[in-house]
Amino acid sequence: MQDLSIPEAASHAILEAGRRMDRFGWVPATAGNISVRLGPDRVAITRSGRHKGFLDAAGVMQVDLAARPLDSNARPSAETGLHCGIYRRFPEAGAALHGHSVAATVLSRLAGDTLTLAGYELLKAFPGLPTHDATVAVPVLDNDQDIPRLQAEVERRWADMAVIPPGYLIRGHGVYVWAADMPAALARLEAFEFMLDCELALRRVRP
Ligand SMILES: CSC[C@@H](O)[C@@H](O)C(=O)COP(=O)(O)O
Ligand SMILES: [Zn+2]
Repeated sequence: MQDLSIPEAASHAILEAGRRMDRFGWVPATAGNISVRLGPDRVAITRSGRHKGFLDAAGVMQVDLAARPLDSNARPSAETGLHCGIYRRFPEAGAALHGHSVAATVLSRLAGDTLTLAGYELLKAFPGLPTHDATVAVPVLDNDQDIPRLQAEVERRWADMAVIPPGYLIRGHGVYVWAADMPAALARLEAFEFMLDCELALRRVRP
């Protein structure tokens, strides 16, 4: 019999992250999903269709790294396969966040295959960038309701990159970001969203 209880710290981190993302307006309606790695083959993730600003402990469940729910009575996030893809590819990833901000949604529609962020002080929130004098090419993927197919496309894009930034955009949909733990993932998402807001503002004055 598997232990389906979520450790208090992981559940608390997910609930708090949902509230914070909601305060910023990044998870409208039931948008967004949030996860924490629990162990080598365990992930705690939000259940599908819950408002991420009003989650309670029952809104979080466990899946394995193949995105299979450990509790057959509960439905994990529709995008569980993308979270598990992150944990499979990056052993150092401990938390992953997905939101639907206006900036991520609009900019991903305007961009091609990548969105370039350059010259921002906040680029230092990304790993290995000690200066603003840097350029990050954020992958932009076409949206797809077929999550295994979308994850396969994400992996194809990663395979082509010498340095993989800890995030990507899905066109007309939103953003994924990950980091070693939840505080770091939230900080990274905040920095990322700040730069996306700046890019959107720039496009208004320099169309
Ligand atoms: C409100 S529709 C958004 C969903 O289709 C999806 O993109 C999303 O982010 C939330 O899905 P969920 O299954 O609740 O994790
Ligand atoms: Zn989504």
